[in-house]
Amino acid sequence: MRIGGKQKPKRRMEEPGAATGLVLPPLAEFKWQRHAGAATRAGWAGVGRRLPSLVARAFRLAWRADRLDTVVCLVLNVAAGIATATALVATAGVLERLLAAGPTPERVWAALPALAWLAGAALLRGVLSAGAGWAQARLEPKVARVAEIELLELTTRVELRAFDDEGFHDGLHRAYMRGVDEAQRVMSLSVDMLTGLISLAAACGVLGVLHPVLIPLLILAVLPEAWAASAAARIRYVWLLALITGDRRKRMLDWIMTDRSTSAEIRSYTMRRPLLAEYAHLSAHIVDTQMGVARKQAWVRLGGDAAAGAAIVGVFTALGALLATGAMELAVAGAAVVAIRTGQNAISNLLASANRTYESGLYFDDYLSFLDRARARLPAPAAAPAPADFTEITVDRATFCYPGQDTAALTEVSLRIRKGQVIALVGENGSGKTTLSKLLAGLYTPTSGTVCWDGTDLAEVDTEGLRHHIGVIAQEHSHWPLTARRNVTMSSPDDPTRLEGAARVADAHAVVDNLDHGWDTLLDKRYEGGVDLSGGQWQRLAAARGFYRDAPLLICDEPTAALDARAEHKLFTAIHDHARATGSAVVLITHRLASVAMADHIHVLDAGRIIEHGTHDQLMAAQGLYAELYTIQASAYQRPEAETVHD
Ligand SMILES: Nc1ncnc2c1ncn2[C@@H]1O[C@H](COP(=O)(O)OP(=O)(O)OP(=O)(O)O)[C@@H](O)[C@H]1O
Repeated sequence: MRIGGKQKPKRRMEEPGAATGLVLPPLAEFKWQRHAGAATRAGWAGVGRRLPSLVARAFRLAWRADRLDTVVCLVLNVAAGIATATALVATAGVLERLLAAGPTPERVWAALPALAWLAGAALLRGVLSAGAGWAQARLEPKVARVAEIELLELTTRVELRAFDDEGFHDGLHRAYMRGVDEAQRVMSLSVDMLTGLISLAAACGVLGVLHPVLIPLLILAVLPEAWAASAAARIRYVWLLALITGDRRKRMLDWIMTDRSTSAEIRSYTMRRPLLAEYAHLSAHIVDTQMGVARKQAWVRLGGDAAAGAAIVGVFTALGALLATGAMELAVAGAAVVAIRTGQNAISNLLASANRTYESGLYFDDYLSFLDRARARLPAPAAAPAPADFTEITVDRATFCYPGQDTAALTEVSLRIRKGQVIALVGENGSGKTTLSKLLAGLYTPTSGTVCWDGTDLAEVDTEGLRHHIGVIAQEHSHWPLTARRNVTMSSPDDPTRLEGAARVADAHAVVDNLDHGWDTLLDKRYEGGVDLSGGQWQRLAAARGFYRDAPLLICDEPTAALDARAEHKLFTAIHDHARATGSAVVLITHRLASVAMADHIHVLDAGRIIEHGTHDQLMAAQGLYAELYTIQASAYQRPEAETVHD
């Protein structure tokens, strides 16, 4: 150690990746933003062709959301348009009187009735527009609500198989992420277009009455405005498009850095610096893009304003020529200027909202086609009510193929389950156990073959009714953001005695006893007063949920994967006791073969087929796959001889 000399500053340890960030791989477009480019590419002809059907469908939705508000909104907008036309006519009257020959006081007196008329029309237009805006504001959330509820009603009713279909899932995602919001936007933009159209019609009507030559003049004045509006709308979409990639990455980073599920690993793997560096890099890129777009926008705006100014000069020149030749009176020319300005504003609003309706309409279309797709996947109306109980369940040559898969997950599987029996399904990973349990639970219908309760084919009965009579302790159970009580009782009625019983069987009462508010504790840490549980504690609640159903069939798919050895043993014993005590049938899926040995009958699956079945003793004697798996597992618990030999 040097004393008294200058100490070299210590070099700060750079964390790996700190300078450059994570360098995310290129991310494809979010699926719900897939139409982002279409609006920039669409011509006005394409926009015009699609608009009528879009508007019609949006108004059908509005009609379902609230008929009165829809009618009020339309009527008030039309009435406001009529008030605009009236105000324009009154303006012409005022100018005619004011610009007539004679002393000024007399001209002012003569103009007063027309002025009063103008003031009344302007006031009425203001009131009607405010009323129309109010009705529109009331309608928008109602349309969004109807659109969302319709989507959720269908997604919770479609057959479970639909969620294994990539196309369906993709459509759902797009409809939910963008389509629902766009439904209300298409509706309100359609109203804006209607308002623009009515104002334009009012301006045209008034100009036609004042002098026929004024209509072509309006068109001349409006053309540059239309071009500028269209260019401005395109710039807006190009801007959005340019930001999509960066924005997508930024959102992904936002999520990674703020989500609870990633918070521990960000710290364990010291990811903070690379993540922040990537974030800073992206933010800089987004700001650069915005600057470039702002520059382009300024140029287009300048060009648009110059063209509109030139058109106005043209209009004024034409009006001047008409005045000079005596073809038009000064008062008429004055009113024409006002009407032309109104027309210009109307067309600008009309084109901007038409362009935006077109883009929103693409996403709205996604929403509507998803609804059609979901309706096609609703279970067929049940021919018969579901049986409440059974003596025997028969699976007869059931084959099941997941959507989009070439190989069947189950092939010609047959088995029987009697009341009071514990049936075990055993096999290596991917052999088809969970798929078979879902067929038994009425969640999937076999592609061919049948699952019957005492001869009643479950494919023919009301599936929702059937599920009330089946309890499932699922391998991948949900952590419901509800109270502990609701996590067990779910949609069944509250029954404190049954709840205590189910909790005791599943050993969940010990979990709940330790919670501050017992059964009324909220199991979601994201909310005030909420708590989280350990994996094993969640599993005990999931087991209690299965027992609480009190159904004639209980399906337990890997019910002990997260449990400690003592809890596991207790639960398997409880499952067997449950079958004996209640007479229910239990289907047990587990890789813990020591617990399977107690089952009344064991079915061994391999590549989707049952390759052997029998009692534990019969299967061990057969020396097949079961015996092999059992022996491998049992030998893991025996200490190697070498270790037991002492010198
Ligand atoms: N949703 C799905 N879509 C497509 N294929 C699936 C789906 N779920 C399962 N499979 C396939 O079906 C086959 C059977 O899967 P299953 O989950 O029934 O097996 P398992 O015996 O329960 O496996 P494990 O012991 O790992 O839980 C596997 O080949 C699996 O890849």
